Amino acid sequence: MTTTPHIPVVQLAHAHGLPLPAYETVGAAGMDLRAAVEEDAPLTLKPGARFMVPTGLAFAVPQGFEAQVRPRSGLAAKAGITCLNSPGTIDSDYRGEVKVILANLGAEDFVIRRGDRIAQLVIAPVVQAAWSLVAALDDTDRGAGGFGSTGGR
Ligand SMILES: O=c1ccn([C@H]2C[C@H](O)[C@@H](COP(=O)(O)OP(=O)(O)OP(=O)(O)O)O2)c(=O)[nH]1
Ligand SMILES: [Mg+2]
Repeated sequence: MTTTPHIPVVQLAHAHGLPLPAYETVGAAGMDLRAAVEEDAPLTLKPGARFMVPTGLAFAVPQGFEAQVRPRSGLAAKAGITCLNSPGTIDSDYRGEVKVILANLGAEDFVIRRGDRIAQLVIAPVVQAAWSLVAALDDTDRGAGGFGSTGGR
């Protein structure tokens, strides 16, 4: 069992009163992110539109980890709502408010109200790699084949 990374988090004024993102089940990979829009000012995402939805959260991901902002499958399947830059990358040195770039690929208006669970946050380990500049690469069976080179379906 690995130790649980602890993430310092600030709940900004416009998120006061909202629950912090939480794992909804014991085995959940993601914590659901909630929209920190004003109670009396819901957002309407028109078909084809995108919007940076505030979460009202600023947090410091420990070095060696990243946070990924991913879509929720229910919203995608039912309403065509996705994160445009999926998966969004939250760097460990980012200290600003985390926002969710939601896009409406569906055919209907989509209304976002305060506290709606609009996306999910996955904390994952990352490594930073270094380049070794070489003149040529080793041979492999695949070589430069790709993009369907092994056949379709
Ligand atoms: O869905 C997202 C993606 C990013 N960010 C924040 C945290 C992240 O650390 C920062 C930069 O993200 P990214 O590197 O993806 O954007 P960029 O266009 O490369 O901007 P920058 O030049 O600031 O790195 O923006 C979010 O709040 N939500
Ligand atoms: Mg960047």
